[in-house]
Amino acid sequence: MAVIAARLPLRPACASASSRLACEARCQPGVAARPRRSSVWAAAAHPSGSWLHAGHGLAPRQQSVSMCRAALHTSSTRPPAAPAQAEAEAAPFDALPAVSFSIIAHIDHGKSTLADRLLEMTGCIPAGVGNRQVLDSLKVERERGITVKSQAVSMRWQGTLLNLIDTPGHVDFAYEVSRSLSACQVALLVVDAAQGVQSQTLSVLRIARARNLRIIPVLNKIDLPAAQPDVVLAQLEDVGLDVGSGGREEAISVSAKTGQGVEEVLARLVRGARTHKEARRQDMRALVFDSWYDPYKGVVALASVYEGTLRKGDRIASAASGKTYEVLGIGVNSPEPVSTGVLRAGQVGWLMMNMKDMSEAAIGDTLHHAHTKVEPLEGFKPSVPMVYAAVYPLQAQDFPKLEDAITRLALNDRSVTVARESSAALGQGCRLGFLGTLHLDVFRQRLEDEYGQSILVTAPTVPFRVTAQDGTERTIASPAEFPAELRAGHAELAEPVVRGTLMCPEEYVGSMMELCAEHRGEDLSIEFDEGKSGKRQVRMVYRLPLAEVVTDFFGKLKSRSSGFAAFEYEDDGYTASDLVKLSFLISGTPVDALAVVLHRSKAVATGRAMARKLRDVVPRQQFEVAIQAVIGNKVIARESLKAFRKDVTAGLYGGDYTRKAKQLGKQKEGKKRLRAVSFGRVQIPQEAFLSVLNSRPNEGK
Ligand SMILES: Nc1nc2c(ncn2[C@@H]2O[C@H](COP(=O)(O)OP(=O)(O)OP(=O)(O)O)[C@@H](O)[C@H]2O)c(=O)[nH]1
Repeated sequence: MAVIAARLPLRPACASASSRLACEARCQPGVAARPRRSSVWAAAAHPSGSWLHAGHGLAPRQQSVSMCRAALHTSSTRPPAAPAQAEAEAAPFDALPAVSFSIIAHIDHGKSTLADRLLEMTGCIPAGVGNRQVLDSLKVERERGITVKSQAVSMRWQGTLLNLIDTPGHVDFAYEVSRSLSACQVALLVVDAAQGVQSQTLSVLRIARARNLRIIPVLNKIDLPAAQPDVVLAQLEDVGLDVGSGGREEAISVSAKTGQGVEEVLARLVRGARTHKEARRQDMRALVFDSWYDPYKGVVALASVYEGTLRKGDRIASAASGKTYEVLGIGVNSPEPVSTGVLRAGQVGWLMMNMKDMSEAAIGDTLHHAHTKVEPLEGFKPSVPMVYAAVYPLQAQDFPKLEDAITRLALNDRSVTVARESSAALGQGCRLGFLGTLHLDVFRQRLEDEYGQSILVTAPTVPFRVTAQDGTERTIASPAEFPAELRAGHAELAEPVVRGTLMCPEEYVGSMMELCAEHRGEDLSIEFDEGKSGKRQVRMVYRLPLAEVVTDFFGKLKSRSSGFAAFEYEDDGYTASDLVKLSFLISGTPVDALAVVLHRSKAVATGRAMARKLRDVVPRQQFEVAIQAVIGNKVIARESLKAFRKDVTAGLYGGDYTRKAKQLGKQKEGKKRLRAVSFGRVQIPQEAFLSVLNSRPNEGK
């Protein structure tokens, strides 16, 4: 009977230095030790029977034992399990029935907090340290309190293996959500009991249904005074879930913060576990759903084994490339990586192979034994960028380092597209494609946090399409690619549009219609729905240009509806549009990094706003600087930055007026000369660029 040791729970338990050292040495990944009395005790004392410190089978010193016991007891409020159950729980993990599940929800509804509680109750992490969000390991995730990357972790509960895949909540990370759900059988749909069903709740629900997952609705935050579980249950029924008592998708009320009701979630998951006996007899097929580069271990892939058994030392092949590899290491996360040497059907874990290059660990690829021929599993649709932005180093000579960092990060986040670009003002850079503006912002922060890059990011644009007279089409991802022939009417331009569904309580319908009209929305339908929740809800369908949605639309939607409106959208192709390129000249010299492509109706307001902003941030010179916003040859806005005027007459007391006039004349001459040498070479500091680029084009309204 092998019991696997996890390192994380050790630390608080083994406070004494010597025993901690001994324990840590023995608890290295890969150690599977024969249990002695202490492990039986641990399994009996903890209902999860999970890979806890005292479960590693090595008898710790008396002091550590009592401390471990204390840690184990505090990690769950449940009474000790019965002996028969304890035996089942101490079974090797790969013989256990398993279920893979994901937690899906609207942003901030409490996925990561619920994951923490589940990890605590199953003994993967010690309890009582408060809200840690163990799975949000990236710095950007902790700082912003959002999940960006999916994470996978395996837990034991009552003789069952529960594989949790935590997913991001924001619409920009829907790609990660759909990837993670491919590896699951169950989805815990978390809904904030105070906020109710939101736009992302609906879209993740749709993805989960499309993948035929069993849905368990979880009403979270029931500890909040504003919680209205009945209203939210009615909303869930309104979206077609059978959430009533005894219903197919009976909801569970929990407080992820206090732990109330979380045990019921575990019980429901256990009921859905399967032994995968049949699947384990088949040829091995595993789906790679994430991969990254670890500086110490090389390429690491996260895989979900659908059929068969995958062991360390096996020769495997990639269905996509046909290349073969040897499995050098294999294991699960609990939540620290634990080497198990094997992964069987129904299990999710990491594997290291002798891959030379990150690009070989293609996400969505199927791995199989090299000597077998299998049908590849259904992969993921490649993502299509919705927003583009260019990234430049602050110091031109740092470009090679920046490019290297971008390439590495893009391999970790496969939804980002990368192409080189250069600008006269900013030098060499990269044009990147993202799924939304939050995605862009998170990528920027990860470049800074994880790779120490100092960068400048240009204003986001959407992919416009140009159709030439001969019918050939091309996509323009940057204002620099805006076609000159357009002016002569030799090409047609189209912009991407979305079909957006906006839901809000009736009292906000006026302000929501106004908002959509401001953003060039075309109304398609409007429905009033009584709903079981008692409030009259309005459902409006609009066709909106994507360029309008990716900027400040969501912020305005939330603020004008006091957070009650929900909006979701789907791609609706392209529509012909009167687009123009708005450029900026400083002292007559074009500053290409500031150029934007936008609808003609927005050009004047945006041009004025950006010119004003430039006037505020460009440092004053010894001569007057003209800041102009132009479309083609036409100036649509102009701001002047007044020159510094040194008081050259300050030292003259009294005397003849001609002395003053002489000094002023000399100053005038000097300025003429200065302007001649500095013309077109106004030094604009990087901060000035940053503050202008950070102001979105639509803010000019
Ligand atoms: N009162 C209360 N607050 C909660 C509860 N669950 C989560 N929260 C709080 O809600 C906020 C958001 O929780 P997270 O767990 O980060 O939410 P999330 O859904 O993982 O967010 P993303 O990862 O960004 O999608 C945090 O401040 C939590 O402390 C709960 O049951 N009760």
